[in-house]
Order: sequence, then structure tokens, then C-alpha cells
Amino acid sequence: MTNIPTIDISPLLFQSDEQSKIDISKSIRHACETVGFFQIIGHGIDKDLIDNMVNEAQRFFQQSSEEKQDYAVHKWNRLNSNTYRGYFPSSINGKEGLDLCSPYMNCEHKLVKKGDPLHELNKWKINEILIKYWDEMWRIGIELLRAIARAFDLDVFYFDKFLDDRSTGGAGTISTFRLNFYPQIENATPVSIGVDDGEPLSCEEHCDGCLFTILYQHEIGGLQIEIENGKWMDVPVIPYAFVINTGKCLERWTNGCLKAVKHRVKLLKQERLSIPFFLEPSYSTPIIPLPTINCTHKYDPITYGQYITESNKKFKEYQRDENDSS
Ligand SMILES: O=C(O)CCC(=O)C(=O)O
Ligand SMILES: [Fe+2]
Repeated sequence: MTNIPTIDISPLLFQSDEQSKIDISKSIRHACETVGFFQIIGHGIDKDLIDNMVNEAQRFFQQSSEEKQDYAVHKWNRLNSNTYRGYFPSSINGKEGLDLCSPYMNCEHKLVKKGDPLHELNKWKINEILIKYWDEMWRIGIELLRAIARAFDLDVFYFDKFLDDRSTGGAGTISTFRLNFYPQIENATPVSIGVDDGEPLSCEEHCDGCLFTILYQHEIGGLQIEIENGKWMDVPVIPYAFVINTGKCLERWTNGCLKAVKHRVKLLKQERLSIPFFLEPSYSTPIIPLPTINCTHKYDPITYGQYITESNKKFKEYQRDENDSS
């Protein structure tokens, strides 16, 4: 029977012998090759910081609709020019959300200055809590990728240079930090229905486009993953654990060895908060199967910027054409 492994990653983060790091790295690779999901404990993130982050998210969503409109992308607020980062209301797919960029983006970079969507800056004030939380997501994300590098016999720092290119004149990572809120709506219409089992959903079936997603589901479950042929499994809530899943870009970078698995959120009778951090490399990162993968390449080379622009078109929350009625 499939289960979602829980991996204690403390040996990766804290002083430990090389063999323990290799063992954990192999478990992570195995989880990504099979289930595509795992939960991490032993990550060393302060529980108070997680609680404070939840409070920040609630503070954002508890504002009035008019106040939230200030942060909305152009489609919902014609006074704002941002089309990618910002607030999207629940009318789009049942959940409302706020997409934030790195607080460390190189603001002098030409793509930022030109207003490239993937390089849009934050309007919501990034306070100390958000910065600390971002730093923790980044620390965990880098260690997960170092584990993958180890498990693929690469230099352990192989991915580091692709994640942050500021030292070579780039803008930095284009990772997205998202706050998701699923309001409780009386007789809500599901955003879609499970293709195989008719389950009413508040987040449609999809795969993430990034390298890894590091998700905090606050107290209330509802996230499900596809385990085989249209069978879905609940991702249990483990207090203060993070749910990790492989994104499509890492699947591509590993020539399909690691699997990006479909997931969705059930329509619940109670409100729900989730906080995903989509770990992404910098814009011009070439996504070409890793040098230690010797079999025939299944994918053409592409830069991350091109890849994610194409991939985002599939997501309802990013369908922001003027003519789109949702
Ligand atoms: O809310 C969740 O648990 C998952 C959300 C999700 O899959 C996403 O935002 O990509
Ligand atoms: Fe997702």
C-alpha cells in the first residue's frame, strides 16, 4: 500500500556523519521517484515562527475585500500594473491567495525595471516575520536540493548556483511564496469535480511547476494526492511538519526520474489556510537533464523563465486575459 513517508531531515541540517546524510538523501530521492510527496520533520523551524506566519496570513485575509483589492493583480484592479505577483480573489477558483516574490530580488535588474511579470515586486509589506519565514523556506529548499545532488552523485552544491544568480548580475530566484485561504461558503460551488471519483474540489487537480513545493497545511487537512489510476489519498496533517512535493521542473531536470504528482484540495465545510513556498531557480537557469543521467534525454533544453511562463498558463489563477470571464 502506498504511504506518504515522513522523513526526519535533521541529519542534513545539523552536524552529522556523511553516511547519515547520504542515507537521508537516498530516502528523499526514493520518495520523489515513487510517491512524489513526503513530509519533513526535524527541520528546525521554530514553532513560534510558524504560528506567527499563520497569524500574518490571517491578518492579510481578514482585511475587507476593498483593502485586499489594493494588492490585487491588474485583472481585478485596473489601477495596478502587476499581472503575476499579488492578490487573487476567491472568485477565480474558490480559494483566494497572495503571491509574493523574494524580499531579496535585485531591484536594479533590467527585468525588474522593465516590469517583467516573473520579476514583479511585492506590494504587501514584507515584515520581519515574513523575511524570517522566507529565510527558513530557503534554507530547507537548498538542503533538499543538496540531498538530490548527493543522491544523483553530483557535487553537493550543484544546484546552489542556479538558485541565486545575483552574484553574476542576475535578479535572484523567482521563487514564489504563496498564502492560500479557502473561505467557508454556504452551498459553495466546487471549482471542479474529481475526474475519476466525482469528489467536489476547492483546488483543481494539478501538478506544481517548480522544483519543490514546501507546504504548511494549518490544522485542517483536505489535500489529496493521486496514488495510482485515479485513486486519491489524504495527506494527513502532522503538526508543524511540512509537506514536500516534486514539481514539474525538477521532474524535467532529472529526465523524469523524480515524479511530479497530481494533487488537489477537497471542498470542505470549514475554512482552511495553507502556505506553500514554491522553490524555483533564477530566470535564466538552463533546465537540461543532470550530467550524471546517461540515458536518452526526454526533454529539450529550456530556460526556467521560458518553462514557467508556459507552465503557468494551465493554472486558473494565472489565466488573466482581459477576455477571461472568471
Ligand atoms: O492548499 C493546499 O494544500 C495545496 C495548494 C496547492 O496545491 C497550490 O497552491 O499549488
Ligand atoms: Fe499545488
